[in-house]
Amino acid sequence: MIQTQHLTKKFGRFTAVDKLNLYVPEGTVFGLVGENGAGKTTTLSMLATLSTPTSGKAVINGYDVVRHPSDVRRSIGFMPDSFGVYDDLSVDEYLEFYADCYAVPRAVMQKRRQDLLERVQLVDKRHTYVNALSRGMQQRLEIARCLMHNPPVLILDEPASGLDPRSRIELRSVLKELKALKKTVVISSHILYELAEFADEIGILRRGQIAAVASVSVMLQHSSSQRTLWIATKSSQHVLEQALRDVPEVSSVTYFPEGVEVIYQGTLEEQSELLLKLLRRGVRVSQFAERPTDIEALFLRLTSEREEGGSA
Ligand SMILES: Nc1ncnc2c1ncn2[C@@H]1O[C@H](COP(=O)(O)OP(=O)(O)OP(=O)(O)O)[C@@H](O)[C@H]1O
Repeated sequence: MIQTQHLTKKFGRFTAVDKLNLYVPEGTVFGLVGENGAGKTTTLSMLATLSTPTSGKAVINGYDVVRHPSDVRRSIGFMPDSFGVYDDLSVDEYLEFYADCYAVPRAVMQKRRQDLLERVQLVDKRHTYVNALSRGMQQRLEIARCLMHNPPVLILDEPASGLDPRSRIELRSVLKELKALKKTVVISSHILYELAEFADEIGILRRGQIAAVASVSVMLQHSSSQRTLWIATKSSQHVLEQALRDVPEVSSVTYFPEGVEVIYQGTLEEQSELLLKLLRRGVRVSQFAERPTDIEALFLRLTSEREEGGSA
């Protein structure tokens, strides 16, 4: 479990993290999303005991980060946003070195290392020098390294940063796989959708404060029950209005010179009916396509709906 209360970090007169309250229950994954400079690294550094809070409190696995830093360090695996690797160690040696730092018994170390190398898909690289691995592989190795002492809590600071698209996809599949380990995880990113598959809950950090929190399952429920359709057409707005006027599944329509964007809440079969209806009503459709859900817009809408509704 991770809990912060009014956690604050100031650099001189500048407040980087401002009375932050977070609660991450045991075994759940919390995604901290924020633009550059929002305060993600500063927050995670305090949780990892690398930086002392100016005020407020953070407790990890029952230990206060200021009063019991050694217990906190034993309880966490921390992956910083930038890291160096040891040049002349193989993957196997690298993981063994970290296990030794935590006095993991040899037999336990060997079994765990094998298990972790499988999970991060690096078994065939075990004899490769760490500095010869690609950035994506090094990133996955770092995740394995964080887990060598089997901590209950993982703190991952922007693990996907600097990765090419393919490595990002590989990392996402590794992170999803890690869910089976039931760790309590805080993971940061500046891209919300990257965390949507892995996190249980997502919080948006803005200027050191949590601007909104939403459960990913609620977001996904909404995104699957509602689709955005793009209908490209040269027909006039009047023709379109007539054609869409009595379609109950259409909850919102935005007109553009090249076509119309429709928020649609029906099934896929009903969606094909919509196309037929438009054609029968004389709309000259040149494109009819589903737009990928803008998960950030959905998140903001959901959280603002909730705020307007008055519940937490
Ligand atoms: N040691 C420091 N001294 C002064 N200001 C700092 C220090 N460390 C961070 N800051 C400032 O605190 C703010 C938050 O920085 P932080 O690195 O936590 O943001 P971030 O969300 O992790 O962004 P990024 O994605 O760019 O790493 C920024 O404005 C940064 O310039």
